[in-house]
Amino acid sequence: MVTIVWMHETALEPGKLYDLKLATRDLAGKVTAIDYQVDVNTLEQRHADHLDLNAIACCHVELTAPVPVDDYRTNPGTGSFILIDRLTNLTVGAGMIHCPLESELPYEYREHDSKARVVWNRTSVTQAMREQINGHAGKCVWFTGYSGSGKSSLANALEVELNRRGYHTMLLDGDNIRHGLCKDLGMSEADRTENIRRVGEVARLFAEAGIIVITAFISPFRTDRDQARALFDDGDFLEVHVDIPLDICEQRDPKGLYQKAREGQLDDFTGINSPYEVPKAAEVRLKTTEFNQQELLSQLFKIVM
Ligand SMILES: Nc1ncnc2c1ncn2[C@@H]1O[C@H](COP(=O)(O)OS(=O)(=O)O)[C@@H](OP(=O)(O)O)[C@H]1O
Ligand SMILES: Nc1ncnc2c1ncn2[C@@H]1O[C@H](COP(=O)(O)OP(=O)(O)O)[C@@H](O)[C@H]1O
Repeated sequence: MVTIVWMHETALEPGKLYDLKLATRDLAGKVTAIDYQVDVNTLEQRHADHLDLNAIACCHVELTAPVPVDDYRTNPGTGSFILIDRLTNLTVGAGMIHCPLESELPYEYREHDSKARVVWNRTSVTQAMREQINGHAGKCVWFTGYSGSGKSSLANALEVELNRRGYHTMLLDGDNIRHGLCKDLGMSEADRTENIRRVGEVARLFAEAGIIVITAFISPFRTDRDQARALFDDGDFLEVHVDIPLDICEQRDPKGLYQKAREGQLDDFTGINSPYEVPKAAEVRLKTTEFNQQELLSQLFKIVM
């Protein structure tokens, strides 16, 4: 895209060949299209099929040979040219070249390990703008613990409390997410890792929407939890370890799964025949056998809000 100032009484005609002088290079080229002419008094843009004396217009130019050019704003020497009439040898116009600067592109290149060739599309509405409308920051409260430890109950109670106080929330619960987004995954180590990777990504999207997202997954592996954490800014990921001895979970056994695992009918059951790696630096450690739910909630609130 170039801006052309026409400096001759004989109008510029799209398609007509002109000589072009660009820095030290002599070339030939033509205007292939006039996007719009600018009214110098009102700055209004209007259609034009030719350019009269003193007209200024945004045009597309095609050269007969390839030549490196720059944006006029960054390098005027190689970002501008003059147009010369081939018969009279008179200078008839001047042009300035516009290459979109990197910061003006609608996308940027980011490092990624996607299997597809992708760019990062910039969005005009930012997380900060969404948070401003919501009236609070987006973040993730990540519950982890054995099956039966009380993750779902506490996550639900926390969401009720936040919701009552007018916060925008979303609860992602292990059992539920495995009905849809992760229905293709089982309980092998690799599948659990993929489960937590997907949940971490979804949680981040909710946080970007300015929502307080609460997740309740066993998430037994430390590296998986750390990878989810790494998706968030410092302070926006709060790991909550629902800390309770395995034998109490087994006594509770609300779904009868521990019994099935003990009887050898369930493979890879956390705590029985699949490991649980205790968090080393969780933001919150809830000793659920020592406090009632109200006390646990107020401990949570102190850290989360
Ligand atoms: N083998 C095995 N081990 C553990 N849990 C099992 C298993 N099979 C099914 N379930 C049920 O699945 C729920 C755990 O799913 P999660 O997505 O939270 O697991 S993980 O984070 O991917 O490890 C878990 O829910 P919670 O009891 O709420 O934790 C169980 O209901
Ligand atoms: N603090 C608690 N004290 C006693 N029982 C609890 C407590 N929290 C949860 N429970 C009970 O333990 C069982 C498992 O709770 P749940 O929230 O489903 O755990 P998880 O999501 O970790 O599997 C349920 O029967 C629930 O009623």
